[in-house]
Amino acid sequence: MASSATEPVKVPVKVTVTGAAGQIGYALLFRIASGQLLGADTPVKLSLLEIPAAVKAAEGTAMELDDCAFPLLSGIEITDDPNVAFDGANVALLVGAMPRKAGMERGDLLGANGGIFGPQGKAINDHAADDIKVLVVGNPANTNALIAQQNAPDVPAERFTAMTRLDHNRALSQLAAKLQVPVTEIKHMTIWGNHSATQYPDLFHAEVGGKVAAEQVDGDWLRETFIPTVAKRGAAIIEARGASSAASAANAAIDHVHDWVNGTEWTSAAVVSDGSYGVPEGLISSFPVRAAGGRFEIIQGLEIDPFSRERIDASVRELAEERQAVKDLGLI
Ligand SMILES: NC(=O)C1=CN([C@@H]2O[C@H](COP(=O)(O)OP(=O)(O)OC[C@H]3O[C@@H](n4cnc5c(N)ncnc54)[C@H](O)[C@@H]3O)[C@@H](O)[C@H]2O)C=CC1
Ligand SMILES: O=C([O-])CC(=O)C(=O)O
Repeated sequence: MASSATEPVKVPVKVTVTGAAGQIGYALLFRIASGQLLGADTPVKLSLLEIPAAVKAAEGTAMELDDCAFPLLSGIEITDDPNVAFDGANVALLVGAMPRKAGMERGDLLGANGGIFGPQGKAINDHAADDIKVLVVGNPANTNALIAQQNAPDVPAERFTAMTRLDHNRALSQLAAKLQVPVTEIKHMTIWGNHSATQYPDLFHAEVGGKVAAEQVDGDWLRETFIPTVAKRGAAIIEARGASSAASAANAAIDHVHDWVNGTEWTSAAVVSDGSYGVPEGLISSFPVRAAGGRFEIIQGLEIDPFSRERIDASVRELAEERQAVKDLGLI
């Protein structure tokens, strides 16, 4: 239906998705095009970046997107050139990277994947729109985000984020099942640190029914079951499916960007540290964040007990080691 003269016509938001022909891409693109990323009144233009060998597969996905006749989808472009893919991009979802196989840690992917994120960071720096927001999903996500950010000196550092929302959602789900409450009863869940087995899902600030979650579960369950189940869930999915999480990862990417754009009181996201909570400045580490006006802000003033301090420090140490490793590789 044509808009009337009095209705403002919204300019489509350009959303660039890398790794568009991969399994997360397939679970993600249809949800973006249907309005779940940016809202039901925001038209989107999709830009799909793939390696040359996978461009044809991305074209096939684009044909399926066409076949959905999504009212909000104003166009699709497909390219193997990052300079084209990020040209004028408002939102960039950096998914394209190799997934790990059983027996690997995500950090083992740095050698294979790290090299992808420097050129993409540079292309974002040179071509993206002024309001660009970047979410890195490809593993190891925090350090890949750091590589992209360091290669984009003209873009405000705060626009580069990495995904720990899947860990956050896993933590909500595990706690809700344990306490037999709906996930909506849980407030102030937080993932700290790296999207890796060292991550720290924190129940000392989470609340259920207005009371501290850690006080509603026994300490053994918290230490021996909850933390490792959340932290090693990615490996458990690989073991069960024979492939790494895809639909749940796409869902978390939608949640992350949706909340970044539309605002939230409290979630978890890996953002550039300003030194808060003793996390060295510049590392891209997961924190409790709120979002307002299109900006994430680290929630301040939380008291950190000694158990949590030790866990946060261990994960942050790993991030510092990964930063050193990519420096040694000449990636930043
Ligand atoms: N942060 C998180 O919570 C999660 C991260 N992941 C990570 O997301 C990444 C993607 O996972 P899947 O979609 O399952 O992998 P996949 O192998 O199914 O798809 C990856 C796609 O990326 C493409 N690609 C590779 N290099 C590229 C480049 N330079 N530019 C553009 N595209 C490129 C490949 O051609 C492939 O189509 C993996 O690194 C995986 O470990 C997965 C789940 C959760
Ligand atoms: O575990 C993996 O390799 C994929 C991933 O990041 C996750 O599922 O959290």
